[in-house]
Amino acid sequence: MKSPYSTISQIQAFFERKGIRAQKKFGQNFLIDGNMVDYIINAAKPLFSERDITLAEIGIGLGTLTYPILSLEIETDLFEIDFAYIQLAKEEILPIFPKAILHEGDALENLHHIFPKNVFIFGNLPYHLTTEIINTIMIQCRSFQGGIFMVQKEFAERLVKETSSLSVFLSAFCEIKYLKTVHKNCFFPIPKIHSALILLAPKDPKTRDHWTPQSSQEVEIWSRMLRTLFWGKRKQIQVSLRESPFSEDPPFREALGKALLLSEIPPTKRPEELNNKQFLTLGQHLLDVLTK
Ligand SMILES: C[S@@+](CC[C@H](N)C(=O)[O-])C[C@H]1O[C@@H](n2cnc3c(N)ncnc32)[C@H](O)[C@@H]1O
Repeated sequence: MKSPYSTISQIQAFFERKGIRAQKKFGQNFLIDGNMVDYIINAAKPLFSERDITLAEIGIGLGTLTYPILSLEIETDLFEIDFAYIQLAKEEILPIFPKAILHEGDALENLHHIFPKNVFIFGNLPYHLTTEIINTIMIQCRSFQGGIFMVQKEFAERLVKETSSLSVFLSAFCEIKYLKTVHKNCFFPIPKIHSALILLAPKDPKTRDHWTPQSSQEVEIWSRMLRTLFWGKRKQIQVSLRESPFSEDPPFREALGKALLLSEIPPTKRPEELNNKQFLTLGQHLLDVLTK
């Protein structure tokens, strides 16, 4: 089923009727391209392998994605901050889709509702929130089943092509795939830049190289290790180890030094020169050293 507000004229009529307009502060550029909506749903469907899977959509707006998602008739948690679209959901969406659960307010404060679920997540997110929301999901959703997110094109390209603190951090939790570039004309109002769809797929626990931090304490160590190594642009690891504010506590610095030796990573290397596997090995050794 399609949202009744998925074309420019339908959206403009809705805005006029309610006396509202798209709010920049909430990153409101609504998807209006039906082919892209179909693409997202078709890319996601084959990934719903778990029998007790639930879905979630962060930032429902005018429901362009929400209607087709809810038409799958799977329990779905919806998140929205703007009163206009909360009201729209209550009046027009919830009455026809009994499997929808609406969480009103800032998604970052409400995401805990899905932490324990086997959840697949859709998000055409406000760009300024993308990193924080994806990080929170990776850290907290222990049964994350995957997600498709609309992000800035440049952000997506950097995530898949470059070695950065964020790309390595995420590599312990999921595989990241660049699905498709989305032209800025697919949105209303038209944003300044193009977007892209990325797929975050959970790592297969059966693969030999699989490693993921298990507890929140382990996640914190993994994150601290990366913040230390990526401190300062293009610095050698030995320099960051000595000077980064994240390595100030001497036992941590000593442990990271030992882990580097055990992982056979030369301290003269720059973090950008390492691959994800080397970082994961380093993370494992660091945990071993710290918990001995
Ligand atoms: C880019 S629009 C996408 C809307 C719709 N999903 C679509 O594809 O057309 C982002 C949506 O996220 C909502 N939003 C912004 N900040 C939010 C937050 N912190 N928590 C929940 N929703 C938020 C906005 O109000 C808006 O509806």
